[in-house]
Amino acid sequence: MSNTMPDIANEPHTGPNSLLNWVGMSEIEMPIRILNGNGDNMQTVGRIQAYVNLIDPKSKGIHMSRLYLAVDQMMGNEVLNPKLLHKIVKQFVQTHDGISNNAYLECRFEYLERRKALVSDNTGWKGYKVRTICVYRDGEISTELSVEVPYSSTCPCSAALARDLIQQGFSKAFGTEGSVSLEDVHAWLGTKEGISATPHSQRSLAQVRVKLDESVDSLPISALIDRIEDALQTPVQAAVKREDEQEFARLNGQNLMFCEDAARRLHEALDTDSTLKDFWVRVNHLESLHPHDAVAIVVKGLEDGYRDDPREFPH
Ligand SMILES: Nc1nc2c(ncn2[C@@H]2O[C@H](COP(=O)(O)OP(=O)(O)OP(=O)(O)O)[C@@H](O)[C@H]2O)c(=O)[nH]1
Repeated sequence: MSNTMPDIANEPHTGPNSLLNWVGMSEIEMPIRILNGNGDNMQTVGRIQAYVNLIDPKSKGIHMSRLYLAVDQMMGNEVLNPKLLHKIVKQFVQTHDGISNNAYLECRFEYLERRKALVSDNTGWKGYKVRTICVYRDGEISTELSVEVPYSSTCPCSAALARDLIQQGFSKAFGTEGSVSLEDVHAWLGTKEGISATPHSQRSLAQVRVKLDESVDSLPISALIDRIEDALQTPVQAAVKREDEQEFARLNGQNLMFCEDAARRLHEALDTDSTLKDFWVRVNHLESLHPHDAVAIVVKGLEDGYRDDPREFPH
């Protein structure tokens, strides 16, 4: 049947005939199978971009359906991991013999994971935005994993200013000379007048891109999230009882952070992971003091590695 149908892709191409860097499809909707941190098989909705280059000036175009079917058949049957991504980009090129020699595959999806509460025995779901990019270029494959991790940051400057006001309040309440009763001070500290000022905190977002070493055979999504959250200490919480909220307050007080501090913490934490060939970090503090955000960007610092591009990765 299909042999009788016209196929303009096979007709000689006339008109402007430049070579093209990437041709393909974006926003392909696809179920993705993924292993969570406990090794459980989960399914999530993926958004895919699939491209090959066009290196034959006489070719009318690429074969979109071959890219689509490769993604559907392979992702439909296997858990998403670096080997699967490699297989798919290689197939993109193999099915475009003579017209393409490079391939690009991007998958964006929500990674749902149960996370323990800080103190209580509860657990709650957190969804992290994840992206993988696998590029086959000049016969070489590179795989990138990106994740967005929300956290809380309390301003160290604001904390110092609040402490100053609390000290002023103390002087006003108890004077500056003589002795005071321990009991009175203890009671005063428990009043609104005692803690008369609070530092401002903000919902913050760490955006992290890492280049995976070729030897890595599963996507280290949970491990990367853990590393980021351990470094920052103040990830946002899903299930929260009062004891969890109090621990969160303590952690915020013990981890006062400018965006510079957060970026430096992440640089140190990622730099010690040998499975990460390279990394790029952008931290965004969605200020509650300002209508704008405080942002810091840092890369591992390899000569031929990630550049200090400040652009957020798209989601
Ligand atoms: N190349 C290309 N195809 C497009 C575009 N927009 C829609 N398509 C359609 O994608 C469909 C699939 O193209 P192919 O993969 O060549 O389909 P096919 O010829 O049936 O498949 P093969 O026999 O494997 O080549 C065609 O119907 C095209 O019209 C476009 O901008 N570029």
